[in-house]
Amino acid sequence: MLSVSEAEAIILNLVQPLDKERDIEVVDLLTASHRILASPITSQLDFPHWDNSAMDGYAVRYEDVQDASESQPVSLQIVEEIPAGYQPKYTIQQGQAARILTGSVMPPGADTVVMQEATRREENRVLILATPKPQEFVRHRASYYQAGTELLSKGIILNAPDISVLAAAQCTKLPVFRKPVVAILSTGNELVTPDKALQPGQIVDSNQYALAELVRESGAEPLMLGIIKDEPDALEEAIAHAITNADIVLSSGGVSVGDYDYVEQVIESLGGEIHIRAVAMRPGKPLTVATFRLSHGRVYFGLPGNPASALVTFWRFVQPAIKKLSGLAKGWKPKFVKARSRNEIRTDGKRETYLWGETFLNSEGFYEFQLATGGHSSANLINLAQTNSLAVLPVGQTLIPAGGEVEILKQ
Ligand SMILES: Nc1nc2c(c(=O)[nH]1)N[C@H]1C(S)=C(S)[C@@H](COP(=O)(O)OP(=O)(O)OC[C@H]3O[C@@H](n4cnc5c(N)ncnc54)[C@H](O)[C@@H]3O)O[C@H]1N2
Ligand code: MOO
Ligand SMILES: [Mg+2]
Repeated sequence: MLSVSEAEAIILNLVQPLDKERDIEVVDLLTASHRILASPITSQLDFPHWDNSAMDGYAVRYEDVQDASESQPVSLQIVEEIPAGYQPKYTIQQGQAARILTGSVMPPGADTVVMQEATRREENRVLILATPKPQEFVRHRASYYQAGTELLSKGIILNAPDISVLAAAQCTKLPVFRKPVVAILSTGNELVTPDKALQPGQIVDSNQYALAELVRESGAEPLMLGIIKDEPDALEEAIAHAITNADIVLSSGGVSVGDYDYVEQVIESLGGEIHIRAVAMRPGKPLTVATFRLSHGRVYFGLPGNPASALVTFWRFVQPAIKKLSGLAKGWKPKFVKARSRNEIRTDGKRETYLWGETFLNSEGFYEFQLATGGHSSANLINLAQTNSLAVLPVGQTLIPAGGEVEILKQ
């Protein structure tokens, strides 16, 4: 059976990112947050746009004030006041200064700013009481960014600081990758929608809801295809529709060895190539991964039906696949951190094991993991509520004592 990391490598290799020409849309800056940039951004503006002052004070020529001190102040004539938004009119000559405020344009001739606290004002003159450093408190044009060079690179998720940079750079229309479409279908004769009264033997199709939410959280658009009966014809029709209308297809259920588990059979009858049939993990062993020749680069995930298995396989494999597909340049794989386990954790060590719980920062600033109480059966979805992470125990590890270190996959 494939290991989890082998399965991850196969999946990431199958996924092809969206096309940087075909799969883009242009969005307004105000709606660009969390979207992925589809091409690099450059600006025609230098940052700062001009030499300006970092302090409220006086713009001077360094050579005039290089010997200034409290006991031997240098007296300069103030020729101009330069508030924000004002273009200086005078060139500072020997023995002159300009009153300047933070962010204001440096006047020609001046090369240094003396902060107000190191001066004393005497009507239209200023006494400089200390020697500044050459060019002190001047923010030089283009020292933060040079016009025409790359400002933001392709494949990043735009965050609030990025939006601020783009606004300042007057980039208000942005090319971003379209959101990938992820089709979701649930298989099972026993499944009903949550609004239906349950007949004996029926259960609610909770996976459809869980997966739709996880798809949205991953930055993609769910295409909800509902509940499909455990019948090969119905399944074939649904899967054929899904693979032609979505970038990724998720089904849940029907991938084990039961009499009504038709997913693999239907994939093959549709000409699909199955790359993964099982993974050495718990929960999630019967994961099925396939591709179809007709829909290049589209990956089919047959997730196991048990609710915890569907969630765990989504976090471990589908989320990275969506990230790569979305055009994100890096950081596709899940993030693992180390935490101290509050509880003793035991497993049989036969497969890589994922146990859900809550990870939080303790008062010393370290991560602690609290295992969800109740059974860790893959059919138990009740104790998944309010969990935010999975403890990962590698093959062969059967025990983590209370207080021991555990690896955590954090959401
Ligand atoms: N003889 C064997 N039996 C099973 C094996 C095995 O290796 N040999 N593997 C077990 C494991 S592990 C899992 S996981 C399940 C996977 O089963 P399937 O993917 O075939 O799923 P189903 O049989 O359709 O359903 C399993 C279980 O999950 C419930 N379910 C299904 N879909 C949903 C949904 N959309 N929302 C909520 N719950 C759902 C379904 O009612 C069943 O209870 O197989 C084991 N068996
Ligand atoms: O993976 Mo099954 O996924 O152990 O319940
Ligand atoms: Mg089954």
